[in-house]
Amino acid sequence: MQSILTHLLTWSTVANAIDIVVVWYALYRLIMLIRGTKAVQLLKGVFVIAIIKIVSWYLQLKTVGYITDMIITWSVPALVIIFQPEIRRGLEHLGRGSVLPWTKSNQHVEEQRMVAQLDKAIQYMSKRRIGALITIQQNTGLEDYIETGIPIDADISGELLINIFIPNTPLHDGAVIIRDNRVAVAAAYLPLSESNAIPKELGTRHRAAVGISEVTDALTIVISEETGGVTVTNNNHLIRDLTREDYMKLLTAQLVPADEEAEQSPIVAWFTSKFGKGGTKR
Ligand SMILES: Nc1ncnc2c1ncn2[C@@H]1O[C@H](COP(=O)(O)OP(=O)(O)OP(=O)(O)O)[C@@H](O)[C@H]1O
Repeated sequence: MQSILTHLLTWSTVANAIDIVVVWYALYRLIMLIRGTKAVQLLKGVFVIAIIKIVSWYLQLKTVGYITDMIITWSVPALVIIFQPEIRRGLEHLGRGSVLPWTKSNQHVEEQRMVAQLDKAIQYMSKRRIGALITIQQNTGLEDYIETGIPIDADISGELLINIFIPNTPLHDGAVIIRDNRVAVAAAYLPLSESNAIPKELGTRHRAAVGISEVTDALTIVISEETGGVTVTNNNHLIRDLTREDYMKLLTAQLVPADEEAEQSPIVAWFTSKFGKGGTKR
């Protein structure tokens, strides 16, 4: 028995296991990152070319094989050029330590600061009934929606968020998108949900917040211009009329995750504990 165990636990077996886990984890992060972006379309293209290559090799189609070889050879530098901004951001992300566990505590300070600034803006705008729509990128890339907005690329501050949403100013219409703890863009267009479950009294601002939660894992905060009510959407859930205590708990749970809970969806746990399993799922 012991000899079987010793045989199984040779370094090469352990190395193979680590190899598989690392590759699957990297693939998982990549899929989460590109979900909901144009890169998915591109990936489908790569898949089609790979199939053509296999079929042409199997049927000995030399010209088709040559053309697919050329496409594959040239697509590598082409991909680097097309995705240069995403690659740069990914490497910056890595450097800032969102992947390395020993540098995470520093990042949490940034996230706590972000929640405090969001709180400042929410309180101010909610009291004065200033309509607002703020989407915070999580694992899914929001490139497609960021492209529709006006670039800001600034540190988050409550004052900046308030200023953006002051009515009748050039940036107030549309959504602010926050990426990597920075205000990426304002006046962005989000996809509108077609769900019949959204209460009729809620208009397009709320519909856009639900829409983005249907196609990505982003967390979105809505402040109603009509009532000043605070709503949060995430993973197809819409939670209305949150008190300050409620939204602070929710934002902290979702945006400043405890290390061991980082891969879970705290909003779903929070939602279930608050409203039970039969709560409002859009
Ligand atoms: N697809 C969209 N993407 C981003 N922002 C949008 C989108 N559709 C509407 N909005 C924003 O919502 C505003 C219109 O809000 P509307 O009054 O229809 O929504 P509402 O859900 O009833 O919210 P409120 O309670 O604030 O009135 C627009 O002026 C615009 O700023």
